[in-house]
Amino acid sequence: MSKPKDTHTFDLFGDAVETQDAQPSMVPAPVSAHPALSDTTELLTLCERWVARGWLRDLDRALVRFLAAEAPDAPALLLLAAALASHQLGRGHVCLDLNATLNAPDFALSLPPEGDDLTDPPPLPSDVLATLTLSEWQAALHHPLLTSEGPGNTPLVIVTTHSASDTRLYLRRYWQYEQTLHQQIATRLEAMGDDSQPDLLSQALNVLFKPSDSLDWQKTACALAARSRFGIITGGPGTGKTTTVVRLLALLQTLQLAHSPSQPLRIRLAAPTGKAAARLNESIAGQVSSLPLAQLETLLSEHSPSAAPSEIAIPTEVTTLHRLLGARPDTRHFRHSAANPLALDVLVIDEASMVDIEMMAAVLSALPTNAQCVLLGDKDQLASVEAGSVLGDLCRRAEAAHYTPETAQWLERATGQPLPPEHLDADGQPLDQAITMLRVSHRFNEHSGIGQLAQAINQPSHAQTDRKKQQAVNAVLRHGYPDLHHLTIADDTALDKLVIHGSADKFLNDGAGRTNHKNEPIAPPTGYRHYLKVLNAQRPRGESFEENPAAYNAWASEVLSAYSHFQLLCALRKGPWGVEGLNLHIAKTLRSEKLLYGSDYTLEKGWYEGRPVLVTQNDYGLKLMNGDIGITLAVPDPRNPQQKLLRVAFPTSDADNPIRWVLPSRLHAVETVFAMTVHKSQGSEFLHTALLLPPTINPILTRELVYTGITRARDWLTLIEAKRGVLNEAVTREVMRVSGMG
Ligand SMILES: Nc1ncnc2c1ncn2[C@@H]1O[C@H](COP(=O)(O)OP(=O)(O)OP(=O)(O)O)[C@@H](O)[C@H]1O
Repeated sequence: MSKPKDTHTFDLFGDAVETQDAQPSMVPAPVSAHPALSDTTELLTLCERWVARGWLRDLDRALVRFLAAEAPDAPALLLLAAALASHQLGRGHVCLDLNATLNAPDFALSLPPEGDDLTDPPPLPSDVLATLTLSEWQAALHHPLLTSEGPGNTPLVIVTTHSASDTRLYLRRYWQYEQTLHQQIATRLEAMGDDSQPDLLSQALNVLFKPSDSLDWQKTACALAARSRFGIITGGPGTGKTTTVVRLLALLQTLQLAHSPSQPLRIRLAAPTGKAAARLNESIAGQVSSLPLAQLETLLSEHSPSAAPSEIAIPTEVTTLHRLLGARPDTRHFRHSAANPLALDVLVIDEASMVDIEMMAAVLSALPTNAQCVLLGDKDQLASVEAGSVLGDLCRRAEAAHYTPETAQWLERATGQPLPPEHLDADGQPLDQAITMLRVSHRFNEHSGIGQLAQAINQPSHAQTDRKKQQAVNAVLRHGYPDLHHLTIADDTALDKLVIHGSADKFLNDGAGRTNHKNEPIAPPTGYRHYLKVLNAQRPRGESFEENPAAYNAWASEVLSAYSHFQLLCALRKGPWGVEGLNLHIAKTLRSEKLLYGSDYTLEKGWYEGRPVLVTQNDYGLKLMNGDIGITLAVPDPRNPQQKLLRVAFPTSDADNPIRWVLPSRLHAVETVFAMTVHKSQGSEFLHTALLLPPTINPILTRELVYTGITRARDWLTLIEAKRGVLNEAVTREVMRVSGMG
């Protein structure tokens, strides 16, 4: 595979010279190649300078050193590609796309968005790669010890597809994850479900879904997901993913019991974070109680009159993926794997957009061959912080659908609904047949600004010109919806008023008199004063924590529930418009309103009553999961009841023990959460969400980020622009994740 390096060098430079000869007058003065492209020592020095600036990670440089030690004759160009491939993993990409890197070299490193104005900056990737051609780089990638084009033991894998211009370099582990996903999904798609009970299938679907004049995508989703061992149900907020999956579980259980009455399916439900698991837990419990199980049981007994009556049981407990797989501290390996598969028949994974490629590969590998896997999620949300955008990649064709005539016929038999011709495609792929996109929001109707804004922002760029999309977004903002307030900050007081009071006066009728889609009243929007008032007003008096833990638990539950009424979200971590600056600013503002107490130092670095904290790492000892939110509360000290002790209250899913009380000194991975990044807010929902966009555009500000932020709002949304126009720019920029999926 690998040719002598010199031959390539000669050939390639020969090509370049030919071009120059052909058009001498058009060619600028030759730029000499950067020495790091040909000299490993120069490359290591350059990497060191990039690391010192924070443009590259130490880990990426360590990889280059390791590879150079393993193969001293490896071309510097290969080592440079390896450094960049490794760096992409920290930025969500599964691999390095060589061509894309040459087209936009400065995107390959983590350059500060606001520029680097320190003296003596290192050369930019665009300077270093200025003279490099794709074919030159491709040729330098081949080395018997370091790279191969598929299975093997080399640390790097080269994948060239479609045309020679599409070359990607992977770290082997990530290439392997992609292979595992491809294989697992393909195998499960091959095994179409048991089609032996078509009548029961359509009868059960008719029990579960009311007749509808228009195409009921939820019924379609249910039927398709029941048909194969791998299925995806995607849709925006409130489109009924949970409603559908609960019906799907009832359907699957009915079909199973008709077949094997004494062997109900073992069903497990999981989500990537504790917060997402708790939210699904709550909504599933509500949905299961409204299932027509008695009717399904009657259907079953009519279908198999001789069998003993079966009871259809649907689980409501949702666990995190880490717990499901049996995470072990200090290792990336899980207790369950292909060698020790999970004991289940059906696995539902909610909020699948947040699952990175490594976790998805681990879960699918740990599933028994015959088990069924259903992914639920919103394909348009931000992808996982870690590498991979598995759900988004798998759902690239979900909008158009691409159902084959065979699928359409099968669906019509099962659901009684013909599919519209625009969703049919004789060349549809097997994966297309297993995906359904839910298209109608039942939570946000045409009178909801949150829903309308989400829809306008979410149009992919190819569907509309950027200008049209911006016009659509601006039209929603100008329209004046009862649940949407657009704020451009002129001074700090507007922001302060919002975070303290919620600025209900900026909404129609001061936010009074609204009802939700179930006709239940919606409370007016609030800010952080609300939970701090609850904290003070409902504090148990007269009894100690030990004497009456139930009273303290009830108090903490009220405070936590009040906290979930409002959340400020922002895009950045650093700077005055990032989490760090805003947290301190808000704490001081609340102190000036006498809602919080503490010195500047305490508010910035210490613990104080009322401090809301976000857990940033799973802690199995404390039973806390990344994403959990707790509130710091002062309780009487048992040794001296006149004194108070601070404890942090976290909600649990255990009704008998609803609060986990943790001493602040035991919490190592937490941060104040008056402001939360949109990334961290995924899987959560707040009654009033305020999304703050910083004054300058930044690579992190994309359509996906804005969409994810605004769809965290359940009843009220305040969209804050620190400077007018940032929203318009952000909504036309899309996250491009590089991978070989989809
Ligand atoms: N077909 C329907 N007809 C009427 N109401 C529905 C229908 N489907 C779902 N709903 C209601 O819409 C709301 C949202 O549904 P559900 O929670 O299933 O959506 P989701 O897509 O899971 O939402 P989320 O954005 O929270 O993930 C629920 O109150 C549900 O009862």
